[in-house]
Amino acid sequence: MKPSTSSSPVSSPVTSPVTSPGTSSGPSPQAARPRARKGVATVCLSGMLEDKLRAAAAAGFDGVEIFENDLVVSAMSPESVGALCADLGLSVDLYQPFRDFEAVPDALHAANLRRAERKFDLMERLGADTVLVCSTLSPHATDDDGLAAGQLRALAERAAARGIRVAYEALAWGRFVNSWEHSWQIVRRGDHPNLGLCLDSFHVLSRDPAPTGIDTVDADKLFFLQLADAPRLDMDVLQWSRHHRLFPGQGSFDLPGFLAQVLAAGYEGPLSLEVFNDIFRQTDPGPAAVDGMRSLVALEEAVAGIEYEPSDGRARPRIELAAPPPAPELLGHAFVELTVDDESAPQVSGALTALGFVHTGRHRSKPVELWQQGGSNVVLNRDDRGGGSTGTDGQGAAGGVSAGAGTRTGTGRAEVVALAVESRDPEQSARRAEALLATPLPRRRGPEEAELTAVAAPDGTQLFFCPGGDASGPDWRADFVPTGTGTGTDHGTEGAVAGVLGRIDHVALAQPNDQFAGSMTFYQSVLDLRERDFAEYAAPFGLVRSRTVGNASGEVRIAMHGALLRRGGWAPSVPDPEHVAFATDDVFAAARNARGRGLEILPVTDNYYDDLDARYAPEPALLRDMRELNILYDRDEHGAFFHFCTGILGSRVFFEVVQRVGDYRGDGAVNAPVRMAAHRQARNRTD
Ligand SMILES: O=C(O)c1ccc(O)c(O)c1
Ligand SMILES: [Mg+2]
Repeated sequence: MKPSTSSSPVSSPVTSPVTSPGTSSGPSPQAARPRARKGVATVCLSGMLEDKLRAAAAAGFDGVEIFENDLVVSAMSPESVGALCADLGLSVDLYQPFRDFEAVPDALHAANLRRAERKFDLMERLGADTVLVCSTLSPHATDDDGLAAGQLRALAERAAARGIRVAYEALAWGRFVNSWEHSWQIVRRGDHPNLGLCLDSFHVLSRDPAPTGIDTVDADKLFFLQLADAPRLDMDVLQWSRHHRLFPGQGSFDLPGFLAQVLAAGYEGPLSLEVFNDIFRQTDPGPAAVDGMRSLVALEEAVAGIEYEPSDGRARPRIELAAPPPAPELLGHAFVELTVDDESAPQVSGALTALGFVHTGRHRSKPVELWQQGGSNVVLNRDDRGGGSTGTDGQGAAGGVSAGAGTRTGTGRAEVVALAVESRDPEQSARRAEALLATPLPRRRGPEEAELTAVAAPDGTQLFFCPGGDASGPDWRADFVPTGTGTGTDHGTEGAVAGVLGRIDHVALAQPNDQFAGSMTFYQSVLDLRERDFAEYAAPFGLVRSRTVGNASGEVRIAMHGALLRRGGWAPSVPDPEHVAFATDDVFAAARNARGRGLEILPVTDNYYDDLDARYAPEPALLRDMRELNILYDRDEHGAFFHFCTGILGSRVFFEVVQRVGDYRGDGAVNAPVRMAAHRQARNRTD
């Protein structure tokens, strides 16, 4: 696993410039609006209360929801929690939850009011002015809206005396009240200025993926907004909510549509993340809070992109949403950089040579080589610190990968340390990345070295932005002195080396399970990529999940994969391999050429080809060629996919050659178990 990089604190997330009202009279649609405040519930994060608060502040949140249990278990007094929040620049936006209050017999109601008064005392000490009351699950409650409304009104009356507001939230599994519409009816019926609604996207969207009418709620009754995404799962809704919530953009809920409605109603309060997730609860709260903040900025950007016509009945949001610089178009992968050592370098360069690559350039000042073929550029970096080829200090490459028992083939270090994409505007790509909380990488520029803009991804991978198309900017290839072996031109190593392989098709990065969602959010939001493929498959040593994200043209694709659980002790402790896939128009010629140059293509079992025959009945000659050359196959409704792999090179990389036929969307994930078993088998042979 690569070391994760800490992200820089962000004190003021980017918002679009507030333009002056201009010369026209009357209110301008561009009139200054307050910026949307961002919040996070302490329940989203791991650690003691103070760890959570510090992480929230460092990630740039404006406020927090204090979850009752986080306070109950804390040794800090409510006053000192409030003081710490103030020191950290956080407002205490909500105290939550207050449970099982409404629609109970009188005696219990009196006890509930007493319980509430003690919580109001606590909130005064804490400095919190809004309490969340979630719809009751009490066995003593009755199905009586009038009683519920009356008791909530009595609560609001007591709260008002303390300057406190009561935000009523319908839990999706509430005993009698489980829809936002029902909670809104009760709030209206309760009719008290200190009684309003808390809307939680999970409770609303888990029941109805496309709710309507939220924009008709009175703005002054929308007391609080909690945001969470989730995958669509067919399961008990309480379990779904308590274990599987995700940050916005990481699941399948339409959060932009939901938030747009809430804002159209005139909501001006905080946008607050409330995500119960088993993994986030257990990971370092610092990076987790940054992931949450990044997802919120991306959500605000998505909502800001929704057009509001004066005639469509929807009001523009009253608050100013984050507006990172738009993502410039990406034209493809510029290069991939692998770190190698003395042991792995000959394996990696041997495989590249067999695949038809040519070592065309040597870095001016570092032990770094450029290998090229037909638009694919691979940089091999032997710098111990790694990441040194392109002007950074190489934090991403620090720390070795330990290859465990059973990896007789290639124990030398080899892994992907950097990805470079071609952007129509590299400077803007970098500004966008920073607005989305990417850590800028310091540049270590030597004489005559291109100063590329780069940021660190949460998984430690360095992400470079290179000029593409007619964008001006430094040419990273100028850092390399031609070796004379390529068809280099005056511009050093710019000329393509002709061969059967074309451009880089995709790069696959291994992700530990606890980093998976965060990495997805990072690559998707920073590079403006969309999900192109999702798969879960049973590999020999456990379940593997893979997701591919790409741009609209398909020229940039990043595949992420990882085991769902830490490997069992008995399984080989090999790090998940990463790979670089090169595109070709003739996979059979590519395989024959590579074999002719001595490459041992990863052997595929006979059973696989028998199964292919059964499933697809390919032409016998085609099947024979695939079998002979160890070429794997997949297809979807848009096209077909042929591919083959090398063995594992060094500790954890391999190369793949792929041919897309038609508009095939995936990247052969269905064959991953076959490939993983084959890699394992190949290792056994050399044990
Ligand atoms: O799962 C719960 O109990 C719970 C508590 C408070 C909330 O705001 C919520 O959405 C769920
Ligand atoms: Mg909630």
